Amino acid sequence: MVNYSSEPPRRPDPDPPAVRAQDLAVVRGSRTVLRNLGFTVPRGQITGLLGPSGCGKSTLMRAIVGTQAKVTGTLDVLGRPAGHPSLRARIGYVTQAPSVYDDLTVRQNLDYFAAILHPGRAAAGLRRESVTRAIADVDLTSHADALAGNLSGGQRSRVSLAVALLGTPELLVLDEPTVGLDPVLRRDLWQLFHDIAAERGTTLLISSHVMDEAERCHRLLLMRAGELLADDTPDALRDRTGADTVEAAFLHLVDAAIAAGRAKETTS
Ligand SMILES: Nc1ncnc2c1ncn2[C@@H]1O[C@H](COP(=O)(O)OP(=O)(O)OP(=O)(O)O)[C@@H](O)[C@H]1O
Repeated sequence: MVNYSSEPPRRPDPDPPAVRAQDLAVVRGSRTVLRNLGFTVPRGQITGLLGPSGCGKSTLMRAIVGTQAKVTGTLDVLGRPAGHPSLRARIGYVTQAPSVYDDLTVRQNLDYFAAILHPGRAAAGLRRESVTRAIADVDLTSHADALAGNLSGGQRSRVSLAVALLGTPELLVLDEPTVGLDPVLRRDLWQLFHDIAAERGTTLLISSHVMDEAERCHRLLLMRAGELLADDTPDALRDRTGADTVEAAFLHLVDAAIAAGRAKETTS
């Protein structure tokens, strides 16, 4: 992705954030679905990307991992422009649809992706080790030889997550990883996300439209209708709005944005 501004090239930041966006916009079809986004995702933390269905969370994630067309503005990921080939091995991305082969076992699924990531005979030991570790990370060791097609929805999601963990990515982008899971599995997955951030220093960007999950994040990006309503910690958001929960804070910010929009209409 390109920096479209006319400013001179910036000097490389020795310690860049995981993601830095400025004046970011995305057009899909004939619609501008993201506009005027500016934010920073710090490293080593869990940042939640929250907002109602259709507000643009998946589009923003696709832009960050470099698979979205018609992106303008500045979008740097791990110090490089989003989509740069050198970022491929440094980012793990899990889409909403689990990308697993039903006719392969859990281990065979992982072996397949490990062979793409670490090809060649010389890497056989590394492949075996990384597959075994990724299966253990998502707590599927006892199901390693089960066919993916025979797993539950939550287990299949965890196979997808294991695939993303194979390359020990610095940035893990997870699009609604807990959707449709029962409360126990959701809790366990969030524990795993926190372990990954704390033990490996991995940055996690996790989208959700379930506001109670916001409370589990270190930082939040709150979105509505393609725009950013807030970029803050859950505590700061609650304090700033006088709300008891992030959900109430979000609703407060939505009402304020609607009121500001109306005031602008009447004065123009
Ligand atoms: N191919 C497309 N052409 C035009 N508009 C699109 C296309 N795909 C998505 N959109 C629109 O872009 C907007 C953002 O969609 P996106 O999938 O990013 O939202 P989301 O917040 O991830 O939603 P959800 O939580 O339901 O997955 C939506 O209004 C959607 O209708």
